[in-house]
Order: sequence, then C-alpha cells, then structure tokens
Amino acid sequence: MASITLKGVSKAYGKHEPVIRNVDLHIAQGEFCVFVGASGCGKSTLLRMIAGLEDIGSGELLIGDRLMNDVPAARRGVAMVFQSYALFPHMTVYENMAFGLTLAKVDKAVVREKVVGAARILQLEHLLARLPKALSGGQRQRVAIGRAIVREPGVFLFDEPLSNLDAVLRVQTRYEIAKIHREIGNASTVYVTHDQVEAMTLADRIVLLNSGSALARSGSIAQCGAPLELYHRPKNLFVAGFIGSPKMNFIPARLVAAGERLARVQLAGGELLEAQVDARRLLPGAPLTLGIRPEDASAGNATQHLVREVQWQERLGDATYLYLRSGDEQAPWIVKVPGNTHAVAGQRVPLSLPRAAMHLFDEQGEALPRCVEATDILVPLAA
Ligand SMILES: Nc1ncnc2c1ncn2[C@@H]1O[C@H](COP(=O)(O)OP(=O)(O)OP(=O)(O)O)[C@@H](O)[C@H]1O
Repeated sequence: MASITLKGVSKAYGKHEPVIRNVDLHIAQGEFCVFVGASGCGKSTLLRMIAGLEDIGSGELLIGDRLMNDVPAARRGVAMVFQSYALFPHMTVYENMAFGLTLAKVDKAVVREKVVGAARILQLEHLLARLPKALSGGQRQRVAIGRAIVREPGVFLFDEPLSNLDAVLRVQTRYEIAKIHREIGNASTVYVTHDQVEAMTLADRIVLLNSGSALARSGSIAQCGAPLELYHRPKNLFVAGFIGSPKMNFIPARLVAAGERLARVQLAGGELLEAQVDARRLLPGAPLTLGIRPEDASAGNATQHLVREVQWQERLGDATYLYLRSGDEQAPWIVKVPGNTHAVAGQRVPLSLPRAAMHLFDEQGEALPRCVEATDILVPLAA
C-alpha cells in the first residue's frame, strides 16, 4: 500500500506547449483523490504518468518512497480502470478477472479464491461464466473494477470510469466505488472525472486543474483541498465558477468601506450590500466581483434585500431555478427556490442575500478572506 508524490512534474507532447505545469502533490496512503477540470486541462495525462503509460517530462514521481520515473507500468503496483472497460471479448468474466494473476503464474487455487472474493464484493458471482457481450455496461465496468481488485494493488487509478453508463447506473456504480475504496482500506485511489458531482461525492481531496485563462495557464493546480473547502472557500473566480451547479452568480461591484469583518459594496444600479468578508487590503472604490451561489440567495423579505425581475424559470421538481435581472446587469442572477414556487415572467421579486453567504473577489479574481466560522457552514444534524 502506498502514497503518491509528485514533485515539480511537467509534461509537453513533442514541441507543443506544456500540458502539465510544475505539479507538486502528495496523495497519502488510503486517500481518495479526484482530479477534476474542464476537457483538455491535462487530467488524464497526469493520471497516465502515474500509471506509467506516459513518460514524465520533468520532475519526480514517487510511489511510497520509491522513485518511479523509469519503472515500467507493470512494476509500479498500480491497477487502472478505463472508461472503455478494456475487457477481452473472448474470455469469460472469470477469465478476464483472473487474467493478470494467471499471467503472473499465481497458484490456481489462490486465483480462484481472489476472483471469487472480488466477485462477491461486486455482486458478480452469478455472472462468472458469461462473456462480456452478455453483460450490461454497468456489469462490464464492475468486471473491469474486479480485475483491478484481484491484483491487490497499492494504488487504484480510475480514468472517467462512469462516463459510458446511464444516469441511474452512474449513481449506483459511484456508490460501489466509494464502498470498495472503504472496504479495501489502505489502498490509495486517484480518480479522473470532469463531473463535479462525482468529484464532490467521492473525494477525500479534490485537485482542480486550471484550463487556461488570463488568470492561469492550463495544466497547473487551481486549488487542492477537501470538497467543502473548495465549495465554501474557493481561492479565486475560476474555482468559484467551476464548483457548484448552477454556477455561482458573479456581479460587478465596487468597495465602499472595509471593516474588520464586514465589507460594504455597491452594485452598478447603486444598491448597497454588506458581505462578511475582510476587504481591508483594498481601497474604497476598488472594483470587485460579488459572488453568491443560487442556493444561498432566497426570494423573500430580509434585512438586506434587493428587487429583481423574473425573466425565466426552470422547474426541476424538487427545486426551481429563477433567472432574474435588472436593467443595469448583463447576466441574469440564478436563484434556487423550492420546487413548488409559482413565479410568472415580469414579476418583481425581493431577493434576500445573507451577509455570511457572500464572496468577494478582487480585480485579479483572487478571493478576499471570508469571515465565516466553520459552525456557520455546517450545522450538526439534530438527534
Ligand atoms: N498523445 C498526445 N499527443 C499530443 N497531444 C496530446 C496527447 N494526448 C493529449 N494531448 C493534449 O494534451 C492536453 C491534455 O489532454 P488530456 O487528455 O490529459 O486532458 P483531459 O483533461 O483528460 O481531457 P478530457 O476530459 O477531454 O479527457 C490536450 O490539449 C490534448 O489535446
């Protein structure tokens, strides 16, 4: 069982711009780490370098305390599960799962014990004699996971393993992957996805990669931390906009006054709002972006509110997204309200914006520190 350490790892394909830039990362033994980011930001390249399927351009990769840069894939103690399952079509489920062990000339009785054990965890026991073509997509992916488990690797690598599954199976298989990771105990898992729900639900720690902008070039780490840390304390506009769906509302504003735990800002239409943010490093008049998540704003009366007009609504059943705006604003605000809310286009809605829920970003897009306690963020479930 093993930790994974990347020290100053970079990679370019041929003479092109680097796709991975100077990545430093330590994944502890037993940790479930998810690489997430937009298409093309370098997630798979980073994973494939850990797997040994791609050369490391520069820097060092260690698994445990062993330098792995030049160690072939088969000798790294890692097992990888691909989006495409990569099963042998002419072999049964049993033979597919046993393949690596048989190749390594492991004793037949030991192979049987391991394959049957993995099949039990994955609920595949009744399918061991079938060929892959007689399985559903979800069952095929479970066989691919089983093939990885029987090798008892120190490191599991998953490259978008749920992308080919329908929505229901995706949720079920996601739960199974989390359960297997917990049951196996001390194996480290690295999981690549572009789906932020998978990232939020599976990860002990998320590594969000930049995808190239004026602020940061692609292939570098935008933020690395626990899922709720990225959600509640995004470092910059890119992270704030990537994590959360629908995306955080961004509204241009100016600083009016900055106190120790409270900043007063003014919107383009002249409205004044207060945010529990420390903006003392900026001067009054500084341009800002105010950020508020759709689920943090609510339609109703409160101490601090403004009025916006309903333009459009999307009904999801459990919730409704209202698209609201005023004449001064380019983009509509999206506000999440209960699913049974009845709104009509053109209706004017008072909007309540809690001071503790607001984010402020400076002109460069860097977040200003929020003055919000952990206890304001997570509320214990009443017994
Ligand atoms: N073998 C290759 N040769 C040249 N360029 C490549 C190669 N593989 C990937 N790239 C480029 O490297 C960049 C990163 O690709 P990578 O597949 O790692 O991204 P990703 O974040 O996993 O994307 P996706 O979510 O679309 O799979 C992309 O611009 C891609 O076009």
